[in-house]
Amino acid sequence: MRLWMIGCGNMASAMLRRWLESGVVAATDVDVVNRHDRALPGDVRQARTLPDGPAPDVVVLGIKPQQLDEAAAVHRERVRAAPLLVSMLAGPDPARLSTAFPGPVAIQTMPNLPVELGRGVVAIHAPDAPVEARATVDRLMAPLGLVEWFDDAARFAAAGALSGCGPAFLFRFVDALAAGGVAIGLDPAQAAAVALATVEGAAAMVAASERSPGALADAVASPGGMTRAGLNVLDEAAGLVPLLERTLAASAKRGAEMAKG
Ligand SMILES: NC(=O)C1=CN([C@@H]2O[C@H](COP(=O)(O)OP(=O)(O)OC[C@H]3O[C@@H](n4cnc5c(N)ncnc54)[C@H](OP(=O)(O)O)[C@@H]3O)[C@@H](O)[C@H]2O)C=CC1
Ligand SMILES: O=C(O)[C@@H]1CCC=N1
Repeated sequence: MRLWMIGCGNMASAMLRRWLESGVVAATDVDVVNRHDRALPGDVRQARTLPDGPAPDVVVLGIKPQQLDEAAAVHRERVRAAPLLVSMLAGPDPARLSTAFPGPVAIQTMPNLPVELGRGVVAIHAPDAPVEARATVDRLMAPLGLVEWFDDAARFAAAGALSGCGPAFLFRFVDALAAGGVAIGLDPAQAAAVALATVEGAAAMVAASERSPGALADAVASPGGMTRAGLNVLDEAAGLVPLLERTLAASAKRGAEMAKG
């Protein structure tokens, strides 16, 4: 599959790395436009302008949302002949993408960073996309992890707040678990190592298990034991669930503001 990538920073290069590793895209079939050269997976070609020659199968948009109009002013005419525009920008919906880049079928996506390992989530919103466009997008996204289409814009936005931002929340949780370990007497380096290994093992276990996270928590917590004493704190009325409800609500609110432009 031939790609042009307009903007290839943290998120787009995570996707590119997995696309190259999985073989769904060959390095020689990719042209990246960034404002400055940066280290890219597979040493793919990069330049300040899109290449001459025929349009690719897919144009991937990996710039920041606030850079959309500026990038469109420069690249709109070259992109017009491409069949598909796949955006990872938080905010602009397919209609706004098509206004910026008329021509291709516009697909709004929200990936997350673990796509780099093929263990990410890609939420997709393109309710009017024809079947052939959806099939191409499915083929491109399949190696990245869980791929979920949301025809409903509100559900797509909610999923994006959860999966797009979620890795950062989990990274914070790892740090917070380590900080808790330090507070009860561990040295910081050991606390960081123990916290990360605990989260990694527990995440792998819940992914592999047929039991729910709640059932697994009960399996850890002996009646009247240490874990139950800790869970009682997390399960307080002002504990973990309301904290994450507020966290996701804040991300979703900011996403809605960004969608308005
Ligand atoms: N980071 C994440 O986890 C996620 C990010 N996203 C979305 O991905 C997008 C990119 O985010 P992220 O990768 O973190 O940001 P980065 O800043 O790392 O990447 C943006 C890239 O776009 C390039 N760029 C900026 N303006 C232009 C332009 N006019 N023409 C060509 N290239 C340009 C930048 O190049 P230079 O540095 O040279 O200016 C940079 O390489 C955002 O829209 C964000 O909403 C979505 C889900 C998750
Ligand atoms: O923080 C952001 O706006 C982007 C979208 C989701 C993750 N990073």
